[in-house]
Amino acid sequence: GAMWTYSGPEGQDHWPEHYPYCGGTFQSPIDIKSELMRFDPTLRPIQVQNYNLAPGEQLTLGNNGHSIQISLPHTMHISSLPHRYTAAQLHFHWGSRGRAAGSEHVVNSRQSAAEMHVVHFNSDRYPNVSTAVDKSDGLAVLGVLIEVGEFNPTFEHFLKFINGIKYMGQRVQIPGFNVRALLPARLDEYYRYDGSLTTPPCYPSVLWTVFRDRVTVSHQQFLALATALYASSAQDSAPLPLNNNYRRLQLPDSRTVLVSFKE
Ligand SMILES: NS(=O)(=O)c1c(F)c(F)c(S(=O)(=O)CCO)c(N[C@H]2CCCc3ccccc32)c1F
Ligand SMILES: [Zn+2]
Repeated sequence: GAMWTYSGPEGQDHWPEHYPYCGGTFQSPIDIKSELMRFDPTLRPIQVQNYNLAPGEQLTLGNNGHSIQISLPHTMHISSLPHRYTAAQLHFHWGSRGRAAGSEHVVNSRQSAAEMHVVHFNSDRYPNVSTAVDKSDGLAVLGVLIEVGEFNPTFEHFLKFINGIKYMGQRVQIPGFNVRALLPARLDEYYRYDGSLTTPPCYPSVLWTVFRDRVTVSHQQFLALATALYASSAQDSAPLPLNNNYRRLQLPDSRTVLVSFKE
C-alpha cells in the first residue's frame, strides 16, 4: 500500500506531514462517551439490501498492506439513508497476539478486540468510491465492534483463505457469502456522527454508523486475524507483521454523537 504505517517513522504521528487532513478536524475514530451522546428519535433502523450473496458471486479477498479487505458487488447498498450508499469494500482493524484491544471506535473508554468497517459511497451523486472519497457527503461506513467469545461461523468464509494472502499485494477469489451475518442482529441501535477516513488521506467525508451490539469471534479466530498477515511483500527480507492497525483516538472537538436508542 501507500507509504504510511501505523507505527515507526511513517506512523500515525507523521501522517499530517504528507496528508494534511489527518491533522484537521472531524477526524475518526473517537471515544463515544455518554456526555457526547444525544438521543435522536428520527434515526431509523439501518436497512441493507442484497447483502446475502450467492456462493457463485466471486469476491476478491486481499491484503493491501494496511488491512485484510473484501471487495463487494455494487448490488449491495444501504437503502435507509437520504441517498443510496453503495457498498465498495469491507476491511478490519485489530490488535495483536496477547492484546485483544484493536478496535478503532471506543465506547465509554472501552476498546474492543477488533472492528469491521463496511465502506459505502453515495452512488446517487458519485460514479465510484474514488470520486466520492473526498466529498463531505461521499461515504457512509458501517462499524461493527468485535469481541473475543463465541466462535463465529461467518468469519470462516474468509478466514479459511487467510494463508493465501499473507503478504501485501496478494489476493484470492472467494465464494460469496451472507455478509449480513457479519453484522449484529439489531441494526436499529447505533451511534451516528460525522467523521473521517481513519487512514490517510483522512478525508472528513464519512457518515459513521457504529452499531451498539457487538459480534464475537473465538480466541483462535482472533489469533488468525492478528498473526497471519504481513504488511510487507513476500520478497521483503524483513517481514513486517500486520497488527495493531488501528488509529489512535481523535479529539471529538464540539461534535455530538447521535444515538438511535434511549438507554
Ligand atoms: N477505516 S476506513 O476509513 O473505513 C478505511 C480504511 F481503514 C482503509 F484501510 C481503507 S483501504 O483499505 O482502502 C487503505 C487505504 O485507504 C479505506 N479505503 C477507502 C477509502 C480510501 C479510498 C478507497 C477506495 C476504494 C475502496 C475503499 C476506499 C478506508 F475507508
Ligand atoms: Zn476501517
